[in-house]
Amino acid sequence: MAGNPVPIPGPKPKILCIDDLRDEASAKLPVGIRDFFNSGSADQITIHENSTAYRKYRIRPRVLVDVSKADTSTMCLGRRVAFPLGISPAGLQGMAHPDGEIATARACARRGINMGISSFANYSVKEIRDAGLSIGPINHAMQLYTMKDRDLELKIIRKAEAEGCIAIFLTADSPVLGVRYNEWRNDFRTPKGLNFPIIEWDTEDIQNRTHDDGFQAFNDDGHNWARDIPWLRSVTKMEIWIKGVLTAEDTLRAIEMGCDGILVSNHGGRQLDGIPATIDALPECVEAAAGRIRIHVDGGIRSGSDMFKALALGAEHVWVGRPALWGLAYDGEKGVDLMLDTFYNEFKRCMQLAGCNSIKDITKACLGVVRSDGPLARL
Ligand SMILES: Cc1cc2nc3c(=O)[nH]c(=O)nc-3n(C[C@H](O)[C@H](O)[C@H](O)COP(=O)(O)O)c2cc1C
Ligand SMILES: O=C(O)C(=O)c1ccccc1
Repeated sequence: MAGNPVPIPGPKPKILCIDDLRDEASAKLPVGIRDFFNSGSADQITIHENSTAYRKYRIRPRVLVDVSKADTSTMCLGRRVAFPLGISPAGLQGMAHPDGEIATARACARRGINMGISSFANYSVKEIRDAGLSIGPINHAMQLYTMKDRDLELKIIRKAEAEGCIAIFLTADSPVLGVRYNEWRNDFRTPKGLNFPIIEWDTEDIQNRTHDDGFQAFNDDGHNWARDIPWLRSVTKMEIWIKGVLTAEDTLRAIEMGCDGILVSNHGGRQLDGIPATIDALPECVEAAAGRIRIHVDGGIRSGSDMFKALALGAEHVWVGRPALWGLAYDGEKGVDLMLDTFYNEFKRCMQLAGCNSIKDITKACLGVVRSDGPLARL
């Protein structure tokens, strides 16, 4: 169990943190699905660093600050959210729990935050939107791949607009899938009975395909900035965010192309292995942007203090992928509630203990970095 220096024998403790949730959820899942959700690509370097890279930072707390009215709220996708966390678009949530994205949407709305919808969701955009809105206000980003079939891509955009999605998250890091030993070892195939209404494939179309084959059948590895971004801009008024930016160069490109935001992401370490942890790539993107484009980050965020560190390094807002899948696998909608409450409580406590009363108080001055041979270095 995370947080315990030595294993404690006896009955299982309650789920106290996201690592506990991961362990309990993983124990419930068949091996092929568990590995599909939890693994990264190739040597697992990037997925490992995504979460461990946070450990080199230390928080510089200011004490004796009145934090009795600390406010965790901020803006995301055009509305005020309860705190700066959203659920990244991850496909196949029906494999974690039959309620899939419906349960995720309801839990997000209950907690007052937003959500990304994968093109590979197991429910339609309308079903996901309606489920969330039946609980409370929620805004969605529609995740898009660059598709071989432009008519289908446009159809997805129109569905997203019709349902009131605010933004497109264009996934830019996946011309092809990463080297995924787990999928090949387990011969991972989509389980029977799951539909893909957004890309209009049903189980018959997909069930005998490996993930790699299915992906290649519709995704266009000829995607590029010059072709795809002006086209997107010409067909929709939704915000355009580039998901998967990791460098200053591509941050500048996104600004040049008139994009609304970037999501600093390495796809949860599932694409190219050996690329940096997102928290290590974030500072060069923030510096290059110089305030000219909105910057969010995902990948390896597993606690409220990870969220705090990402904000201190210049992200406006963060997103998490796997924790929602673990919540779903553990206990459906209630599991996602538990996951979101854990992040919220940890984040609020972290702000208060660091002496921050609002999101704008979380700055570079709140962090230091541990070096092997000296005192804490200021950033
Ligand atoms: C099982 C799984 C499915 C995913 N599916 C998609 C997807 O359909 N589209 C996409 O852009 N990203 C997808 N992602 C990546 C997430 O959007 C996100 O970038 C990543 O999970 C963040 O890292 P984290 O899981 O460490 O929080 C997926 C991730 C996982 C684990
Ligand atoms: O596996 C993934 O990382 C991914 O992006 C994806 C794509 C299509 C369906 C499910 C997941």
